[in-house]
Amino acid sequence: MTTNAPSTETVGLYGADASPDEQRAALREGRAPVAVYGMGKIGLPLALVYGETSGAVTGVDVDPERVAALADGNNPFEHEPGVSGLLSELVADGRFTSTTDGEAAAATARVHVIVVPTVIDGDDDPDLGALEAVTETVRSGLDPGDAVFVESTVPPGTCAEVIQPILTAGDREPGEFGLAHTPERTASGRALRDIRGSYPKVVGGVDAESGRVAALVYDEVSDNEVVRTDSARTAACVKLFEGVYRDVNIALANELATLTDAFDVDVIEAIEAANTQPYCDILTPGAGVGGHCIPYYPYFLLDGVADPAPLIRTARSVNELMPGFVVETLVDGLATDGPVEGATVALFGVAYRAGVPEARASPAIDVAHRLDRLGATVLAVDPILDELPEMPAERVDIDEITERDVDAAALVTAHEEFGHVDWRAFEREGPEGGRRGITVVDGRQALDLSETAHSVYTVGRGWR
Ligand SMILES: NC(=O)c1ccc[n+]([C@@H]2O[C@H](COP(=O)([O-])OP(=O)(O)OC[C@H]3O[C@@H](n4cnc5c(N)ncnc54)[C@H](O)[C@@H]3O)[C@@H](O)[C@H]2O)c1
Ligand SMILES: CC(=O)N[C@@H]1[C@@H](OP(=O)(O)OP(=O)(O)OC[C@H]2O[C@@H](n3ccc(=O)[nH]c3=O)[C@H](O)[C@@H]2O)O[C@H](CO)[C@@H](O)[C@@H]1O
Repeated sequence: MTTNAPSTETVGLYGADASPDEQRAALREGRAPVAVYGMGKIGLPLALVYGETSGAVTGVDVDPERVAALADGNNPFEHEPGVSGLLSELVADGRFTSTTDGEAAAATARVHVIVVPTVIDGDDDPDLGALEAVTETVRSGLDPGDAVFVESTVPPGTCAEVIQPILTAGDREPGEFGLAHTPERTASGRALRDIRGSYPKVVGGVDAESGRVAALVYDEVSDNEVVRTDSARTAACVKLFEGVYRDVNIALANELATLTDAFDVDVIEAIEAANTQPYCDILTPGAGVGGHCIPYYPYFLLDGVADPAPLIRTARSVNELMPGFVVETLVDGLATDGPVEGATVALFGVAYRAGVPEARASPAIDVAHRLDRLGATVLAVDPILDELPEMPAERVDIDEITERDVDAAALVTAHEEFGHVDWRAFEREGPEGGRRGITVVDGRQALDLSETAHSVYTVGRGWR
């Protein structure tokens, strides 16, 4: 394994004698080379934005196929506007390279940006395995003056209590290098725009100098202001508070939606009207909350917290109940036609959010398992996922689903392609030659089936 010592002309920013302007110049001129670890949905766009600024970025990933694709200038995330063009440009200019040799990248980089997956395990505990592994890689090439930025979403205290001990298990001591939490406020589908500066960038160091270096770097990299917190722990709480706020808010919307029949109103209409005054911002009810952000953040925030935190935990439970609400509603609707056992149900949308090819923690997975346990056959339709996650369903192409004999349907994720499905094709011959519809549960207020014979339940609006 080649480990090249940093070339003499590279500059460490942490504890540097150079003036801030000279440090900014060093970053811009590529004399503070950057390595970004984790070429995923966030890491790749982030590396490209660093490349726009510093002109010397190495993208590191453990997946050789990902690295090879990037080396050829092939963008794995077609759904991300602007990434393909910027990747091609930076690869052609030699300003972005990619490698699986993280140790070699760490040896030459002076700024190390970590953005690998942080998820929860089967016990809802944070799984920081990838983060710890990549930190070992960074340590192998960590030099005095280097800066390490943790972009991955992490539980509070992770930088000081998990990352720093790994980084100082070798030749380095605390105070020789910078370590800061610089959480990413980016949504898939608009990553470049968000990273460049849709929102203020929050940074917090394990010490003041780390915070200073992180603020200087991100002031150069992003167009928006930098919000510097007093510690890495505070920066982690900022990120997690944002996510938990969203989870609790969605849970309120979902609970209101489950009371649609009790209130006997169109809850969506009422929410939209309530939101017309500035002190109300109720989000949108749906079939559930997926992805590896919002469903995970409550568990990150409460990791190691013995206090009951009933609101945060209850909100999580409410959101986790929504797939069951969708299935119960579908079963009620089917009852007039026959038992759900033996029925064939079309499940539209497996990705966790419309237009994003990611299925982690998608509500659709829970919907499929519940239907399968009730004896139904599930046909899953998703036009943007390369492959389905592990779930009890037969995948059917969007162009073929209307040829199948379907007893009911549930829309869980509102991909725009579903608006072009010929929903009338699911109708059947009724008595006296009329048309008989099927039960449809619309979990995202995405469908207008008023011109069909279907019996439709829209989450938040009720039966139509
Ligand atoms: N996706 C989002 O909308 C979003 C938004 C904000 C923050 N985040 C956070 O960003 C982090 C990454 O999320 P993502 O969506 O980019 O993940 P992703 O799954 O799309 O990509 C992660 C990449 O890291 C690579 N990887 C795993 N272990 C590695 C290692 N040891 N060394 C180098 N590379 C390694 C994987 O091969 C993969 O290519 C997570 O902590 C997530 O919480 C994600
Ligand atoms: C930087 C970062 O971490 N960014 C995150 C990213 O989050 P994300 O990519 O996970 O997307 P979300 O929009 O949060 O969706 C999550 C799930 O919640 C469902 N949902 C959503 C809204 C609603 O009103 N009702 C719902 O039911 C939806 O279907 C999906 O399953 O972007 C959000 C801003 O877009 C940020 O706030 C959020 O921090």
